[in-house]
Amino acid sequence: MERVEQHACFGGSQEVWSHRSRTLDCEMKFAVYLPPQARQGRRPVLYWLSGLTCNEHNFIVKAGAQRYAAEHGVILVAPDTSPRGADVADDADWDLGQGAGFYLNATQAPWSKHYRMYDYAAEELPALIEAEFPASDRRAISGHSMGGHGALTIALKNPGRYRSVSAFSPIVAPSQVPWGKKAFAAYLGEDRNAWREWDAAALIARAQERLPLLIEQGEADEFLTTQLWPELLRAACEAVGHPIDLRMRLGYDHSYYFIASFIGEHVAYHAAALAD
Ligand SMILES: N[C@@H](CCC(=O)N[C@@H](CSC=O)C(=O)NCC(=O)O)C(=O)O
Repeated sequence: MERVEQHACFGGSQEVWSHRSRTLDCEMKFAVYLPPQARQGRRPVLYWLSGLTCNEHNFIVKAGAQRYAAEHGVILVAPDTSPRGADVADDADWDLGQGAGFYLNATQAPWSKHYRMYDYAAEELPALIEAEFPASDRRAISGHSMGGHGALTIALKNPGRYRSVSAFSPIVAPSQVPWGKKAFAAYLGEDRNAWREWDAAALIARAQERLPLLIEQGEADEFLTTQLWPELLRAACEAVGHPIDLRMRLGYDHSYYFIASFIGEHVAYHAAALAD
């Protein structure tokens, strides 16, 4: 494992690390923000999953989350969004292949060789973070758009592993929208039953833990009525009594300006859940 960046930030340290992922069978990068409190002992971790076209940098340079992480003593971890490299399958489109891993385990060639972002984000990365950094096993998870889908599905599939979950502008029902249909057909094949394993709205009914969902959604989001459909998640939650707080924000779009506007509230929400 090699540290490739280090920057002093709000009294703590913003770092980027590179390592060989055995899950993805490629070199991967992730960002980690260590708040000043991490010098004194282990701190809880908020995992952030970014969206389509992103890598480990988008969140750390655009969201402004470090200020709040330093305030609350929370470590931030933001991985890349897919396996990477010249020998890793890719596609000419920006919503498939590298930069578009969809936080699932692909079963179809050529993708199944490297595309196991679910196992990476839910298993390998937390184990590495807890072994190599002053991180406790108190975990929260959040993300944006494709990363919001990742955060919701990973939390729903792993009862007891996360103290809290939230999402900004998530793809809540990928089986039903163009981004998800395209990615799931490529990565998982045409069996729709397999798709439901990676679809938050479909997973809600059989969730084994009623972990509350905090969803932040801009009303002026350019993808709201084509790709996101948060009402589908609200309906699924209401059908089974799963707690959801869907916050519709007038005037906000899909960008990191939206995330930056409300990330402080989300870090505070997770910090409260992560407190001893
Ligand atoms: N083709 C455009 C749009 C891609 C885009 O909007 N990506 C979002 C995530 S969308 C869902 O997962 C994003 O986070 N972009 C990175 C950013 O820093 O804003 C494009 O290539 O930008």
